[in-house]
Amino acid sequence: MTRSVGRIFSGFRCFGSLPFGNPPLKTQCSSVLFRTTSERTLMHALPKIFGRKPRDFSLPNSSWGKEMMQLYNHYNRLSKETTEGQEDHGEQWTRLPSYNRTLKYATGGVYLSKIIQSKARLFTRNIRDPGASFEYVIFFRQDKLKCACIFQAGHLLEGAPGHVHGGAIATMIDTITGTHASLLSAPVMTANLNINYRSPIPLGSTVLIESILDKEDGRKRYISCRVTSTDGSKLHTEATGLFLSISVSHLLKR
Ligand SMILES: CCCCCCCCCC(=O)SCCNC(=O)CCNC(=O)[C@H](O)C(C)(C)COP(=O)(O)OP(=O)(O)OC[C@H]1O[C@@H](n2cnc3c(N)ncnc32)[C@H](O)[C@@H]1OP(=O)(O)O
Repeated sequence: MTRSVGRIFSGFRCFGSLPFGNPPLKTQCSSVLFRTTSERTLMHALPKIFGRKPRDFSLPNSSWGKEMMQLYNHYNRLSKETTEGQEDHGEQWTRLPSYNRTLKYATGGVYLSKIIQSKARLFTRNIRDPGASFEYVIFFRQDKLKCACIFQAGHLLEGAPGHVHGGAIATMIDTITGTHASLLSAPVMTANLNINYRSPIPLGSTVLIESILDKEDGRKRYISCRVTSTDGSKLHTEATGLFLSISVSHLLKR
């Protein structure tokens, strides 16, 4: 049992990790994340046994507005194919695919997802109606340890009339900063989130959420984040987060 959980753990790490930090995982992860085009990223890691291709929620759908599409196309153009041995020139972003069953679709995660909760679905990806809630795509820039997320807030996320709920904004901040931290050392859990709401976000609008790594200290990753209008001129929200890398056994504690 301990050995099989150990094997799953390494697969789980690989799912969320980019090729730095842990040398033994470097080759494994780079073949998954960087030898493929942005459209095929990670899909090659999925075992064939799943049969039906899981939906990648980070790809455009009919609900995406003009601003969302413009920014998506902008980052996508900067997410060119990188093959092994080839040098990157300029900005190089990687689109992160997004599934509603993250654990199941991680390498070896199908086993863990059964132990933990087979009906579990990722909170931000469980409303099927396109455009109704969280429409977002995250891009990662490895050389700068930076994430950029384009987020379009749907009508089900209302808080103050006509504006996005603070909890929904916090959810997105946790998602981006948590994803960022897990790219550095998965699995992680949020230990602390500090949020300053500076100006309300109109419901239906598209915003840019950018995160950077401030500091690493042992198991701790300090990530900060800003939510702005898509042209960066208006600041909506600022946040800092502390993430602690954990062992899989931490998730199995009841
Ligand atoms: C692919 C899709 C990805 C989607 C991403 C979504 C990301 C979403 C992530 C989440 O939302 S996770 C859910 C919300 N978080 C939790 O439920 C976490 C609940 N808390 C815990 O499980 C534990 O408290 C925690 C894992 C955070 C820490 O427990 P540990 O036993 O591993 O650590 P410990 O308490 O021994 O503390 C280790 C160090 O961290 C420090 N620390 C822990 N919690 C802290 C805190 N809250 N603030 C500041 N420092 C903290 C602590 O002081 C200590 O510092 P030193 O090493 O310097 O002594």
